[in-house]
Amino acid sequence: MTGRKIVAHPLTREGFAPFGAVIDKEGGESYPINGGKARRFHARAKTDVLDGAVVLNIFEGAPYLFPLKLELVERHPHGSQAFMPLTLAPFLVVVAEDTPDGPGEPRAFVTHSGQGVSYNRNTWHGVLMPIEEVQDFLVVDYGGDQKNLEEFRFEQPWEIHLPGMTV
Ligand SMILES: NC(=O)N[C@@H](O)C(=O)O
Ligand code: NI
Repeated sequence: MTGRKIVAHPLTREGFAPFGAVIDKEGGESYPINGGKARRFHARAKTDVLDGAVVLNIFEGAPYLFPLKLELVERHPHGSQAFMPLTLAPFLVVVAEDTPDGPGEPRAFVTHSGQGVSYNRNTWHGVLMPIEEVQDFLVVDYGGDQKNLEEFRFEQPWEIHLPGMTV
């Protein structure tokens, strides 16, 4: 592959903060509820929709091979989009800042088991990309009749490598 190379990094709240929120039990405030029989962990992921409703669905994603050829990113002008895995395998998260010429250089992150993400509304991101196995996700995003998908195809693909890959 001759695309421009990007190496994915472990997902962190700080690294992902410009693009949305990391959903996991670590790094946020938590406190006991229900008389101590449960604990509430705050991820601070905000849902945000315009001209529609917030809906919850299940996505079943097939795994991708690496190094991955990233040719396209997308964004949703009418809603944030959250992906919470229903199994403990990692998945790849790709985001890019917006520039006057479209998305900038993508940033790639690998989740650790049990982490999810919420993309802010209108944030450039790669599609759902499991790494090792078919994976189900709870997805929280926009439901309505507005066109909610904008795609950007890179003139030259990016080559995404997982951390520790030798090639
Ligand atoms: N198309 C669709 O619902 N999924 C994408 O938005 C995605 O981010 O995977
Ligand atoms: Ni999306």
